Amino acid sequence: MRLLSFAVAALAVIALVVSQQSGSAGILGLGVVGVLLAFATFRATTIPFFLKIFSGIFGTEYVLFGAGTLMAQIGLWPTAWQAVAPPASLATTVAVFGILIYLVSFVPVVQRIARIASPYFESSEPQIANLGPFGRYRMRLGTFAVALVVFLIVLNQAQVGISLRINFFYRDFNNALQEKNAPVFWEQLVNVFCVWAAISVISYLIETVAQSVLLIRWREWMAAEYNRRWLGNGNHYRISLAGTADNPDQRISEDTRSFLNQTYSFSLTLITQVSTLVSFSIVLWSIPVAITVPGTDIVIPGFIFWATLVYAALATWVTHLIGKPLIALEFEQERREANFRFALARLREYSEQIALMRGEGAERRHLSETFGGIVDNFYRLLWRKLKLTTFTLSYNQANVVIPYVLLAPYYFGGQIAFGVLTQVASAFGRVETAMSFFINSYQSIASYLASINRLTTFEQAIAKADAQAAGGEGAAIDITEKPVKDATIETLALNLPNGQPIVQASDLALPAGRATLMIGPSGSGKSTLFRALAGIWPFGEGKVATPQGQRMLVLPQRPYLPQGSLRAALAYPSEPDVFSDAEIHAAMEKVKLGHLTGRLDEVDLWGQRLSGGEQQRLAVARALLAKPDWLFLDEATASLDEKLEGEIYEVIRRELPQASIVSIGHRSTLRAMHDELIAMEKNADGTFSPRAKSMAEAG
Ligand SMILES: Nc1ncnc2c1ncn2[C@@H]1O[C@H](COP(=O)(O)OP(=O)(O)OP(=O)(O)O)[C@@H](O)[C@H]1O
Repeated sequence: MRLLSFAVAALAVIALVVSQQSGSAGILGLGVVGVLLAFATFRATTIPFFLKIFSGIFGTEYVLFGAGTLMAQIGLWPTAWQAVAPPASLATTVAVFGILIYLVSFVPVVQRIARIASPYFESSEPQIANLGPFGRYRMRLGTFAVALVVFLIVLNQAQVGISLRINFFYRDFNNALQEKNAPVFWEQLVNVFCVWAAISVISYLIETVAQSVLLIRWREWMAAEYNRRWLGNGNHYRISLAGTADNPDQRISEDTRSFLNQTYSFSLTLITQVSTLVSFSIVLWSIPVAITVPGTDIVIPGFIFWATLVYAALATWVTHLIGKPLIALEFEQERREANFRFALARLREYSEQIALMRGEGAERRHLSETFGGIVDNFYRLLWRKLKLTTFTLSYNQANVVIPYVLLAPYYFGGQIAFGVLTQVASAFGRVETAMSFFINSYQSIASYLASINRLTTFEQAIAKADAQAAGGEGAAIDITEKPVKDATIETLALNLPNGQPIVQASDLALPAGRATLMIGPSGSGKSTLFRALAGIWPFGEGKVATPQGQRMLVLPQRPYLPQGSLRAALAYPSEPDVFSDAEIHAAMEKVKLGHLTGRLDEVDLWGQRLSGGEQQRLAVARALLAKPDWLFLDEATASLDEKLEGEIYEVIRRELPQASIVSIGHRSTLRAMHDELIAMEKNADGTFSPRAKSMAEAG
């Protein structure tokens, strides 16, 4: 960017010198705007990367177009190409864009957009870019993405040029009609219209492909990145405990999609619209009609341009006034939709429990209440949209006749030809479309802002969870690997998410190589203590020392079975193919699941097919395969009868003789299967403390 800013500055200085010699106001403007652009480009090193791309494009275009203009001015431009010499207004326009990009980088919402959008373009992952007939290239992902955006921006600008050319065709074509000039009519139709219309169609086709590729790749990257960060460090659990971001599924799927589509649409379409606005404004400005200030002789040039500007600015303001409440309403609507989807998904997951309890009535009521919320907000949205649409539709209708009304006196007075009248009507339409871009897209702006909000709060929630995991804010439970034999709780005070203390512990050793049973009243915090030892409970403080380099596995009461085959469920969280068939069969036989060995590769909803006891035995088979150094069982065999539970514990101790085992359980028969005992005892302040006991002491 620094280098580019020097090139811009150099060109601006040359333009200023040339303007002194030639006295051209256009070149002077080019120089002045260039100086400002050089400053903006120099400072642009500090703006987010996504905006830098635009800044870079406009800086480069200024240098290219500006150099062309100056060459034409000092007579260095080839005479054969005189017709296509870039006018000073072109470079000036792109310079204004470059300055605008720098200025909007200070707007908070633009900063938020750019912060979410930038990482994809900065990514340095290697990848293959398949350019079809042009070959396959290895390049950084970010480079490919930037190249695609640059290509699309330049293509969009070229399309504005094409439509400008077609606008001039209208003038000549209609004049030929009015003058009944058949040769010019046919010449214009065949040599001008057909050629430019074909170029226009092809450019739109190329744009569609390039744009779709950019968007799907960008979305793929963002979804993978959010998944990585959301799942990393157990953040998904921390976020759900802290309640800092509801419905993460909606944020990763829906919001990412709409954010990308709209960021693309707003940034590129905006540039196209502003380019259109500037180029066609020049057309409107050059129409030879002017008004005089009433009561004076002062002539205001560019009457039709000013009339269009005031008209559209007024309409934009009114739209903003009517449409503003839509932003909050759209946000609310998305939230309610996500809650409804979540309620349906939960119903599907707990279908058996609901059917057994005949809970369908309660579920129906809950669903209809949740949907009722959608409907309520929908009507509020509808009412607001109706008001907005009434205005935008009337406005769009009026646009068709406004240019004719404005120019009628000049046309009937013979000041302008019919061709000019139609050209103005078409240019007015283009300027209007560009100006009313904001008006017509107000509704999508509202939902866009809602998506930006949700993605920003999601990113903040992930960052907060990351900070907790990394020992930053709120991570007061320090679990460190040390050269110790036993896992030792030095001090530990656990709280509920609302801050209420539940467990106090100090100087408690979980002996290595032994089987320890933890008992205590329901709700005394045994599972919470396990969660804290596993490093996923963030509320509280303390110090825990764990033996170095040892692997820990926790088996909860309700095991999680992932979607897919039984083999995948057994290997989870490892890949399905890390264990041989023989190892898997042996583990299944040991936990008495031999009858399922023939169905290893069957894909099913295993979490709903297997009995509770079978699911618990499957989890034990998982532990036998994974061979952890520490095995924590949180009522992990509670669904088995006492005899089977005893047999399974025997298998665990026989197959994992080196493992240290810590179990939570209520049954007294479990004591015979353990060597040590820890009991949760109630303190005077209502909290519980784990204390080592002898089996006899515990009674
Ligand atoms: N995410 C949470 N939010 C709020 N309260 C929680 C949360 N998780 C646990 N609790 C509360 O913490 C207390 C301890 O729960 P925990 O599951 O640790 O008890 P437990 O001793 O394992 O009980 P049980 O023997 O019944 O399984 C309970 O009162 C429970 O309601």
